[in-house]
Amino acid sequence: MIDKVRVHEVATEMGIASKDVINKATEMGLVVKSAQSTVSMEDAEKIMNYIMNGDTPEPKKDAKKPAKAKKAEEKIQEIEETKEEAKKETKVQEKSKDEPKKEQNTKEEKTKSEKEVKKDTEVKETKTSKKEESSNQDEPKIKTVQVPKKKIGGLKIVKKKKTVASTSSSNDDFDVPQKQPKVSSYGKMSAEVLEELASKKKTKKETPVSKKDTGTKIDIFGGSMAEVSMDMDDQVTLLDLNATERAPLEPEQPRKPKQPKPIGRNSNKGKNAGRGRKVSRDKRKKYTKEKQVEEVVTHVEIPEDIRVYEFAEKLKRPMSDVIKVLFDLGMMMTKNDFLGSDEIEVLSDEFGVEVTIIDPKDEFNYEEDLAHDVEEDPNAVKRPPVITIMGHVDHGKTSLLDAIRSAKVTEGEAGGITQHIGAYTVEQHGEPITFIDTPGHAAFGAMRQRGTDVTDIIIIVVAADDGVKPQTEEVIKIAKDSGAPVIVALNKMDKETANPDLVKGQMAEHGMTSVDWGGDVEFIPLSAKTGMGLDDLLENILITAEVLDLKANPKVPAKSAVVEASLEKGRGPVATVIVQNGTLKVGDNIVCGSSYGRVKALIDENGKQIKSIGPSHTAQVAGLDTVPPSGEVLMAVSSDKEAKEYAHKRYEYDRHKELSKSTKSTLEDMTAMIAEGRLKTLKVVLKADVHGSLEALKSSLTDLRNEEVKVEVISTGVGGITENDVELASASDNCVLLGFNIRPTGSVKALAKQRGIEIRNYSVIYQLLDDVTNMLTGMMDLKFTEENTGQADVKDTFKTPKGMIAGCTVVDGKLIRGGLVRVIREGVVIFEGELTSLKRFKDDVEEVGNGYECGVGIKGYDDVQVGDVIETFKKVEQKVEL
Ligand SMILES: Nc1nc2c(ncn2[C@@H]2O[C@H](COP(=O)(O)OP(=O)(O)OP(=O)(O)O)[C@@H](O)[C@H]2O)c(=O)[nH]1
Repeated sequence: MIDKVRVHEVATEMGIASKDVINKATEMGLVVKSAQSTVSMEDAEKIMNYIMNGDTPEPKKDAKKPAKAKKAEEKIQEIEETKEEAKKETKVQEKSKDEPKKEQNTKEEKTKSEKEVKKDTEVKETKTSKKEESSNQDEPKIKTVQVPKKKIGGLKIVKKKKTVASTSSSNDDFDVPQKQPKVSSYGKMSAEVLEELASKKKTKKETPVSKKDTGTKIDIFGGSMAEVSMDMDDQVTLLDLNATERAPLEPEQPRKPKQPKPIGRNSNKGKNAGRGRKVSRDKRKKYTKEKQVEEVVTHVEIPEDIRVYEFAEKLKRPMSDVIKVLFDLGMMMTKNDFLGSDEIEVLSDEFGVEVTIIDPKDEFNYEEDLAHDVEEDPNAVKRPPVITIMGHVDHGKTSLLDAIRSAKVTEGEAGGITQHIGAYTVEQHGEPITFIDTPGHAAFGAMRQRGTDVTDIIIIVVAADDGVKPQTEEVIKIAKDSGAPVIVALNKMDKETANPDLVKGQMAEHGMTSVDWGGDVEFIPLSAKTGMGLDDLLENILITAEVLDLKANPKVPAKSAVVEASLEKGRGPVATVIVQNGTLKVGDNIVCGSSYGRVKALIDENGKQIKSIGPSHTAQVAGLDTVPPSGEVLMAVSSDKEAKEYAHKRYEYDRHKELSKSTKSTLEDMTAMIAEGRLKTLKVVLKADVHGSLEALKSSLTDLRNEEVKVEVISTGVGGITENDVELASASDNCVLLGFNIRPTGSVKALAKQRGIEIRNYSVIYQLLDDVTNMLTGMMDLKFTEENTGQADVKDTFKTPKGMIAGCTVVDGKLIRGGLVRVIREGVVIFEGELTSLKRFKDDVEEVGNGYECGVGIKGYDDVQVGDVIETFKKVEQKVEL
């Protein structure tokens, strides 16, 4: 049990300097020497009472000091708990029905009182009366109106009748240790905050009637605390950490003389310009400070992610007020911490501010601003379907895409040089079909992530000779989640080992049952190798599209999705897009995330320049200022200005988000970072063909560390390297992308090159580990050992225009040129540096052996003295090993 407290704890509790507490204690006749001195709880209370209220304590003859103190603390605990509960209940407005009536009434009154005071204060503030100003200007002690600000610590007299019997049981309940850290944590909050609080207290201290001055502060428990105390049968002096004084509010009203001042001053430029009164420099200072406090904010719009200091700025309140409120409610937060929804709710209640959480993305949501509702559009006409092909590695996605393309695209396109642009359109019986030509689900994932799902139909390729594999399962899940209709391409049917029924059975187990098995999924047997079944597939696509009744209006400004994008020599940023609605034309002003520009050229999959592309058609767009990410929405806007504005806002948002992210992680990982702070980290994004190797590699990589370097695997995954992996790697410093038994596709390679990310592919585990070990070794600091060559005694010194020369005799080993030198005086190294000259008589020499005399010049050191010892040495680089 703690029955003594240190002076500095009392000071911290009150938010004033320990010195002041010592002074006051001394005035009271207590012997307190330093901030570390201890006083009994009772004395602490007396001191605080004296400081807060100016009450000189009456000497008490009660011998049961500790018991009393204990009891007092116990009551604090009780009452604080009641207050906590009441606060919560008032804020959340959830009233527990089974609580005693008295308590409920108490709470209600608290809430009422709080609200009334808040209202009262707000009204007062807004109606700053000029009369008040003149009538109160001479009052020395002025408090600014700090709307529903919480009070600082005080004392509360709680009536109790019974003498405290030293009841051990109640003492057991008393949780002093819990309190102590609270106080000390508070002390650690921040110098800024404490200063602010201390200054407030100081002002109070100077005023004999300070208690009343604080009436501007709101006691959120109102008079209810008195009721709580009345329930008790005893009387103790409580250290009230949260409540303000019980002083009535009335006397405070005239105590707002300074309030009009800032307003008068504020309006200096216009009306009411301070009435020509001279304002001293100091007062002006006060004005500026108070003006800030007085601005009452009743409604704020804040983003979901907001830090404590940002919130305070929005409320135009000192950060310390916000931190204090949080602290009083048991939430230890620093200015950079992010507020959660609970904290925001609490703060909005405390400060009487209506908070609206806004989505900053609304600022640049061009997609929504310029959206055309195709469903409702009478001018919407049929558009071609957009297809994505997915499947397990080596099941034939690329082959199928190539087969369809070579079979269909080049027809009638004589002379056209086909090129990969990430998407292409083929025709089946004159009906266009667009394929997203990026095998795998990388682009699909990126688009879905950004909500730009252009895919109308998904084709899942399953090799008929291999069946459902892990990636097939993944793809099934993706397809199901997307809700897009699925057609299963049973590939490699030309193979003798093909077993379509086996595949159908496996697929049915995953909820994809073939139509001929009574399900609703079309299974098309085909061979990308021979071209067998391709027409069937295309026919089925058209039928499915027909059912989907896909529409778009080609007459509106274009909305399109980026399939892939890159920086191309001579053309700058180039994005392959699929138009979802409208028509994209050369010359259109466009915005695409944080990129913008004007369509300079549209190039189709045959490398031909075209003037425009309509719905579901695809082309490469040149003209953006930066390379947009896959999946971004590219839209035509009415002006260059509009495009620029959207892009700029988005850029700012992204930047802010990135900063927030880093701050967040910094805070979250603080402890780890402190522990690992000195470690240099090689970050790794690891992709492997199968889970087994992935796990083995991950654990081996994590084991590669010593006291200086380590590997941090920031992402792992089974399957090919995707653009996301590249983006992830490029977002972190010191990051490599490692692939095991996989290979990156063209677009990923291009992106990696563009982002400057190295992709290393391996097929042997120990080669991968060796390489990483070498990389880590390269990150380690070079280590050197010293090799002393010899020593010489300084016999004489000579001043020369080039500096001091020491005339020496070598007494051990040899002095060498080109090495480093050390001057030793009486066994102590007094200088270490470079040797500039080494001469025998007038000749420069490389070395001077034992017993010989020589002249030694030391770079930047002229203080060499007779009797010193000069030593030359070499630093030899050591091989560092992990
Ligand atoms: N016999 C036969 N072989 C095929 C067929 N389709 C693809 N292949 C072969 O299967 C192998 C893999 O084909 P890809 O098209 O590269 O498979 P993928 O799914 O794109 O593979 P990743 O790009 O690695 O994911 C290649 O050797 C193809 O020649 C087919 O219909 N019949």
